Amino acid sequence: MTRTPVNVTVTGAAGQIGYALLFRIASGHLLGPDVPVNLRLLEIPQGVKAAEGTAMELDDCAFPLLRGIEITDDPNVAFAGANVALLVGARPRTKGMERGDLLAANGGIFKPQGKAINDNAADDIKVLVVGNPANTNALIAQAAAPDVPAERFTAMTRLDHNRAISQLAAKTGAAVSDIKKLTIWGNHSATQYPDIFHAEIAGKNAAEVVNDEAWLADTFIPTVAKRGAAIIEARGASSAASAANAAIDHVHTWVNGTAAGDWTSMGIPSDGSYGVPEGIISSFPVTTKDGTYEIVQGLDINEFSRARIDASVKELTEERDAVRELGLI
Ligand SMILES: NC(=O)c1ccc[n+]([C@@H]2O[C@H](COP(=O)([O-])OP(=O)(O)OC[C@H]3O[C@@H](n4cnc5c(N)ncnc54)[C@H](O)[C@@H]3O)[C@@H](O)[C@H]2O)c1
Ligand SMILES: O=C(O)C[C@H](O)C(=O)O
Repeated sequence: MTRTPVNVTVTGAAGQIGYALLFRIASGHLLGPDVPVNLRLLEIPQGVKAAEGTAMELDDCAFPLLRGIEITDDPNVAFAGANVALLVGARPRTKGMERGDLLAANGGIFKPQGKAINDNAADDIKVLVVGNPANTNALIAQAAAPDVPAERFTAMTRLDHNRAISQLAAKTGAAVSDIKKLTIWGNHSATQYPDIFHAEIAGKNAAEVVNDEAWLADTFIPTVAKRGAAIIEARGASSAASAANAAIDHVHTWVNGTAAGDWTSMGIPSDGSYGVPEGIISSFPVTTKDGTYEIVQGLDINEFSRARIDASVKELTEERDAVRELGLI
């Protein structure tokens, strides 16, 4: 059976995450081994030549699922008919830059991209924002796309989710595949809260298996939350292959569903669940099915978790207020 190719737009295609991401999309890891794709690569004019080089390499792989590659510096072209958009390109924080400057610089990227998605993307568009500050960049893009259902704009906390699983597996000696129902709450930043109180290790409650609140507070949470900075310190560059892998996982799970008895973490527009103010893009535990997601409801949030969720959500509301003041939403 021949399937219609899915149009996948990647921004920042010539960057280091782009380089780790594009080959996996083209080989079928994003959407599935039987789903053909057209790639649309968006770069700034200075990045177009490098993106063309990557496209030459993609050609040289002769991927059976890759039906076409278009490279452009025009967001309206890049998002035309897009079914999936991975917004990776962003303005990094540079020396002496205040948080407000960073938000303003990224507003200049994500506001026009949101508008271009609004005006040009396919009706079933799904957006994942990877570029930092990912949650608030997603909010800016979503606000600029009033004709697209708000829930289609998501931010990546899957890397944090994967990091937390790996740390928990190392601590307990469990296999990664035995760990389920872990949650990242809040912002993709150092305030994020990786929650193991509802997680399971081979069917047993993870917090009970660990039974060490000091390790949780003083080792696990800071290790996961500051892992991005630790990678930068060690590698001299921010995470790229693991970030690309998480982007693949995020979209694959969104499209293909979570396994029975498990959930994942996604940054999504809050509906007010768990006391998170409606509208901000915060990470929640979600299950996915048939291309849609739902927040896992009814979890009992203990005092330890409540304080940490509230702290991260407070940071998100401050970021929202800052971009509102800048007229970006
Ligand atoms: N959410 C997460 O878990 C996570 C993890 C790792 C990295 N990140 C973030 O992802 C982003 C990209 O990281 P990277 O290592 O690939 O950076 P990079 O600097 O290697 O690449 C970024 C690319 O984006 C391009 N770009 C800049 N503005 C653009 C625009 N307006 N339109 C299209 N392209 C544009 C640049 O030319 C560059 O090629 C950064 O913001 C980084 O902090 C997020
Ligand atoms: O790019 C960064 O600042 C770090 C990145 O978000 C990460 O979590 O690895």
